[in-house]
Amino acid sequence: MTEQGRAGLGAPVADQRPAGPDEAATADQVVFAGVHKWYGDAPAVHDFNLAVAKGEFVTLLGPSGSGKTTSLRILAGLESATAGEVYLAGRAVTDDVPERRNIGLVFQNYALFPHMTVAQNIAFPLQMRRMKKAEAERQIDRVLTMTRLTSFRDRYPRQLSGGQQQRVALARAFVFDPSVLLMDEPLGALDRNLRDHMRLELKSLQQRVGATVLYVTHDQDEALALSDRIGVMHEGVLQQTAAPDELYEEPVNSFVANFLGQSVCLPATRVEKGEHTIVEVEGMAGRILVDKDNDCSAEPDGEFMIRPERLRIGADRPDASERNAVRCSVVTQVYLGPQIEVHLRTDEGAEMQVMAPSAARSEFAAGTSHWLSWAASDCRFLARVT
Ligand SMILES: Nc1ncnc2c1ncn2[C@@H]1O[C@H](COP(=O)(O)OP(=O)(O)OP(=O)(O)O)[C@@H](O)[C@H]1O
Repeated sequence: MTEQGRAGLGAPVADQRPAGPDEAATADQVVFAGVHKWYGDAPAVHDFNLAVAKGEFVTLLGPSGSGKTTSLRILAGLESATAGEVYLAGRAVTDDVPERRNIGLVFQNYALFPHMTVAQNIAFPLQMRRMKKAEAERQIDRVLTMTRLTSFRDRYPRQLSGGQQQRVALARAFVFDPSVLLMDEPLGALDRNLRDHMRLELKSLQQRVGATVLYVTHDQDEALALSDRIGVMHEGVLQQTAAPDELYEEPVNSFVANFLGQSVCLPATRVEKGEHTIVEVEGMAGRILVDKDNDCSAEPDGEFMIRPERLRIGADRPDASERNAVRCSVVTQVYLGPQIEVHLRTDEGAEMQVMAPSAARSEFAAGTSHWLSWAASDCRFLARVT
């Protein structure tokens, strides 16, 4: 292991699971330990630490260029790490050629061989592994049944729909019983309806066979629907890895809060830290009480954050002392069927949106004044990462 790799083991940035191979070797199917990747003098992945347990579905979620694909390619052996180690089932594979890693790959463009039938496409990885013909036939039948493709076995890819082609790609990845499946935007080329449908199929398939999956997407709905845990990436750095609900409820910084779900994030300054943290928020009068202070730095500057569904609007100022309240007026409202989205501006100029039932839409005409309130326990003070 390189020195930088060793250094990374002691300091997993955001993954709460053990990242070192010694503790993780038996329990974890995949371990990234202090992985760095530089292209020339440009960093693509920085000190990446992640452990994926056997049978777990973990998604790397992040905007374009955040280092998701590079991390996957390093694990597959298609790219070499500048520093750090990767382990599969407790074995260091950093220097192994891709064929020795026993990894199944599924990409957005399926990469099926056009001149081969469905069955021949699926047989390909077994031929590469020189599997005996009778055993190969058994395995092909198994995955054809699993992906509901038995009646399509003699068709060519051009005779299949996009969803069917993607199922062939899945069958081909599952057929040699890989220790881990890596999927890079595998549903990206499908239209919305088919994508939603394939999502369910993929999840149920993964659960049935207990496959370990590392998945890449920039689609947060897809990540939420599929994953046991999600790792949010930004500029090559894994910001936080957690279960979907924890990531939504307990984001560690403003980037995670903004990337997953809607949030109101406003620049804020901490003026007191005690039982409650007290902050001054840009565009809000007075001092705001915050129960959850995630910014560990000594710096007073950070971000005030609250999810819009935790905000209440009403005609009167609430008198409970633990509730924050600011005066605001309606800028406009957007009708969305069962709900309306009310766009508000505080008297001091901060803009935000809240949802309200459509039945109440006459109360929120443009220009009308209201009190916006929320509990101290529902808002956070976060480190600013933009
Ligand atoms: N072969 C390469 N040579 C030089 N730079 C590269 C190479 N591959 C990737 N990069 C750079 O590394 C960074 C991370 O790229 P990567 O493809 O891992 O991001 P990503 O999060 O998967 O993005 P996307 O969602 O667009 O696929 C980007 O800045 C990209 O331009």
